[in-house]
Amino acid sequence: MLAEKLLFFAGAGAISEAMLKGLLEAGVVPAEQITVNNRKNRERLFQLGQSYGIHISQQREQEIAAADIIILAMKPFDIHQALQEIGANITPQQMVISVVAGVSTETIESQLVEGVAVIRAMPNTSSFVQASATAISRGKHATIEQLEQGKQIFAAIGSVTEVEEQQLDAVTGLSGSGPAYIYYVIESLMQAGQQVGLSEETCRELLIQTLYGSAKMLKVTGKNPQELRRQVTSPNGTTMAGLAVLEQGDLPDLLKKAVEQATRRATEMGQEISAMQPT
Ligand SMILES: NC(=O)C1=CN([C@@H]2O[C@H](COP(=O)(O)OP(=O)(O)OC[C@H]3O[C@@H](n4cnc5c(N)ncnc54)[C@H](OP(=O)(O)O)[C@@H]3O)[C@@H](O)[C@H]2O)C=CC1
Ligand SMILES: O=C(O)[C@@H]1CCC=N1
Repeated sequence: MLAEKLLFFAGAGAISEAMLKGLLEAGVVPAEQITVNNRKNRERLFQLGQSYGIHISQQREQEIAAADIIILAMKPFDIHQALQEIGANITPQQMVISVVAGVSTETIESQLVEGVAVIRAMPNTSSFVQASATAISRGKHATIEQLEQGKQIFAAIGSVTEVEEQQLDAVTGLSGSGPAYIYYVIESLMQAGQQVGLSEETCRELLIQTLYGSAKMLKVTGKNPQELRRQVTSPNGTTMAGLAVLEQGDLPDLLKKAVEQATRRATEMGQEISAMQPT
């Protein structure tokens, strides 16, 4: 039962906050069962403690010993140091969930006591509002039951898709980084709306609802995006005029390159980090 588990977040940044806020709002884990730790920024820990009523780390070794699930949420290049600090304190009775981009379960397992279960997941920052798209896979020591526990955590803060671990870099490039691509488009449309005479506030309100409505249409109707696009596009109308301009550039190619490049970067970081592994 997730409600009885003690969670220890190693990392107190954007994704940890998004996850713990989502989990608390979902009511699946009480605040007193969550401890958050970071490297040195105590002010950040106090801020999280004040905002969410969670424990902020005081005595890391004891807190890790007491935890059922340790969530690794530091930057990829900080993971070796973190595992050197805490890896030896984690036992096979506990379980590790890593959301660190690019870093394989094999790399993580090799710095832990033999037999510790590692689940690797790639959520996104929409965890904050329980709307993450998370993909998940399990390392060699993790059982189906442990994977299910991992899924329960992410299901409380959005959707969960099980994938082969080798697909997680592609997931990172698509939906892990994905919110940033969407925000970039919205930023550009906000500027465009102001250019044609609307106020910033009106643009924001209209665009949020347009984005929300489009996502809801995709989800509720189950139709493919091409079909929904066709429904908006009247012959010789406004949408056709707008889309004709978009087609002068090659948006599909740009997006393809962006996702490929982000995926490649995840793989590259994973390889570099694996090669840096302390012996
Ligand atoms: N942001 C996102 O959209 C997503 C991020 N991720 C992954 O999550 C991870 C964290 O990303 P994000 O939250 O954005 O990063 P942030 O930079 O916001 O936070 C990183 C956190 O890790 C802490 N940290 C560094 N070293 C250690 C250590 N040795 N022990 C404990 N904590 C440590 C930092 O502490 P301090 O500040 O004190 O240095 C900081 O709190 C990354 O690996 C990223 O790939 C996954 C999905 C989405
Ligand atoms: O930018 C990054 O590296 C992380 C991984 C996915 C989203 N943010």
